[in-house]
Amino acid sequence: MTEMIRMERVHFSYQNEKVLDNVSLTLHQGEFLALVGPNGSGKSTLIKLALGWLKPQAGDIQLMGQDIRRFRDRDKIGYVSQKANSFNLGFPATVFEVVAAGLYGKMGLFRWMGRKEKQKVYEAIEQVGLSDWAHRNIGRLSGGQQQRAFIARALVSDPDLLILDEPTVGVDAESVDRFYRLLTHLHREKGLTLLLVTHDIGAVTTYVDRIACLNKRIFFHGDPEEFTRKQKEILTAAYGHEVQMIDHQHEAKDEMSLFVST
Ligand SMILES: Nc1ncnc2c1ncn2[C@@H]1O[C@H](COP(=O)(O)OP(=O)(O)OP(=O)(O)O)[C@@H](O)[C@H]1O
Repeated sequence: MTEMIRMERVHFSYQNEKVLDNVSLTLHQGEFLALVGPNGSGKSTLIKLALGWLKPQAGDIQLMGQDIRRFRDRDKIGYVSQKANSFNLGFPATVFEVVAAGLYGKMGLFRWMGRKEKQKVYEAIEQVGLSDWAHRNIGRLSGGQQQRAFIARALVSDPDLLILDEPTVGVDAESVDRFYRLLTHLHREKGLTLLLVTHDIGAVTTYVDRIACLNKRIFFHGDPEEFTRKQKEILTAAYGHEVQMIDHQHEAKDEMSLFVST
């Protein structure tokens, strides 16, 4: 089975703060992996290393069988950040324009969009169920709809691997359910490999086929059944205290302020 991401004995520090300590993790083609761990445990850092935005001080990273330093197929990897924070929602752009921006890397910013490209954009918008909103300003959509628009933007270049960093933060419970259904569809029907960073441990075990628990080092990497059986020990070890599962309605509400302010 092809390895989409392979990290071996990776060490990473910001200045003097050690964030990842001897982390080895493999994501195979076709897997749906959830990466969980407490705040500040290094999840986003691990993602940034996998995307090549940060370089490890030690260890090896391979993407799709190639050393990350020589990896050139960037558009095979789609990325959805914690929220649309990389995008100014006040900016007057339609869903179509936001999604089309996902193609610019491939075709160059100033090249005119041909019929084929436009069709790709509409297909990506349809995949996430936003066809009726394609020409609506992104700022006028709900949080859940915006989130789906950003997923469409990541999908438009036909990636083989989609990485999502806490995309459900601040999204209402109904949109979270819809989001998981969309990911399950992309995973099962389209064969997309998925890496999802989330705090939503309760819900995620239902949907994913692998879970990794990180806090500087990997405390668990295995299937959800084993994780559920050993959950108490794993989470107590990784979080340093017992963890109470909260349903996502609570979580979404509690984290609403985070969504707005960061
Ligand atoms: N650019 C940076 N410079 C210095 N320290 C950083 C930087 N980014 C993150 N850190 C620190 O590294 C540690 C890991 O951060 P990271 O964002 O990877 O964790 P996380 O697991 O994604 O957290 P959260 O769940 O809260 O988003 C934290 O202590 C954080 O403060």
